[in-house]
Amino acid sequence: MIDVINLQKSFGDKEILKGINVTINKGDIVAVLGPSGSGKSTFLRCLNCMEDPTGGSIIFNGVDIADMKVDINQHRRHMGMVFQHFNLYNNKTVLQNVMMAPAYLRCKDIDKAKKKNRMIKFKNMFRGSDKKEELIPITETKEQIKKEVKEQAMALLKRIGLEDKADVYPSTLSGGQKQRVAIIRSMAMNPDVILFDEPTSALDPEMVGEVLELMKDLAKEGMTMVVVTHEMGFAREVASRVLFIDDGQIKEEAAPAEFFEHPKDPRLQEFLSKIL
Ligand SMILES: Nc1ncnc2c1ncn2[C@@H]1O[C@H](COP(=O)(O)OP(=O)(O)OP(=O)(O)O)[C@@H](O)[C@H]1O
Repeated sequence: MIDVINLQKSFGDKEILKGINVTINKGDIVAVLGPSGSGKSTFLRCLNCMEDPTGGSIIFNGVDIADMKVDINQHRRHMGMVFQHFNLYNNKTVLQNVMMAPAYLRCKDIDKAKKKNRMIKFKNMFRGSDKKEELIPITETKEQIKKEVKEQAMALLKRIGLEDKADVYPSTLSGGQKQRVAIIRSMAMNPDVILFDEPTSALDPEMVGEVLELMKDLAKEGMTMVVVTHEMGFAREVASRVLFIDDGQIKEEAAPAEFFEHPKDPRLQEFLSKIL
C-alpha cells in the first residue's frame, strides 16, 4: 500500500530524515517509536504531504506522492491524519467537523463533473455521431450527498457515544472526546490508512484509555494505521510491527515481541531501558 524509498527531508542545512525505507501493507498497524527530535512527526507529515520531501519517493497506491504535482486533496481522501492537538475547527459544531471534508469533496466532484460535461457537450457539437464522447454520469444531487454524509456522521458519533454532542462546539468537549471526534472525522472519509501523530500525548491520563480503545477497535476492524506513540502498551499489544526511528533513520523494525524482548540496535536498547 505504501512504499517509502530512501525518504529524505532537510530543513535548511539540518538533515532530519536521512533515507527512510519501509513498506506498509494493507491491515498493518505500525507503531513508530523513537527519541524526541528523531524525525517521527516529520516522517508522518511527509506521508500526508504536509512537508515536501527533499529526496526519495513515497509510493501510495501506485502514485509517488513525493511528486510536487500530486493532488493533495485527492491524496488526503485516502490517507487520514489524527494530530496530537486534535485540530478540530472550533467555529464549527462537532457534526459539521465530521461532515465537512466528505461533503465538500463529494460536492466538488459534482461541480467538476458538470464542468467537464459542459466541455464534452460543446466538443460533441463538432463531432460526428459515431465519435461523440460519453457524458460523465451524475447520479446524485448535492442535497442527497449532504443527507447521506450527515447520516454517516451521526452513525459515527453514535458509535463513540457522542451523538448528543452533535450540535455543540468542540470547546465544550473534554480532551478525550475531542480526540475521538478527530478520529471519527478522519474515518468519515473512508480512508485506506490513518496516520496518528502522538494521539494521546496532549490528554489528561484519565482520557488516554478511551482514545486507545477506539484505536484498538479500528485496528481489529482491519484499518491500516501508522501510529507515532509513546504508549508502549499500545505498541506491544496492538501493533503488528514496531519501527524505531533514531537520528532520521529506521534503526530497527520488528514484530512487537521481538522488538521489545530482543532489541538489537544499541540505541534502541538504551531507549527501551529508559522508558520501560
Ligand atoms: N518546520 C520545521 N523547520 C525547522 N525544523 C523543524 C521543522 N519541523 C521539525 N523540525 C526539526 O526537525 C527535528 C525533528 O522533529 P520531529 O517533530 O519530526 O521529531 P519527533 O521525533 O516527532 O519529536 P517528538 O517526539 O519530540 O515529537 C527537530 O529537531 C525539529 O526541531
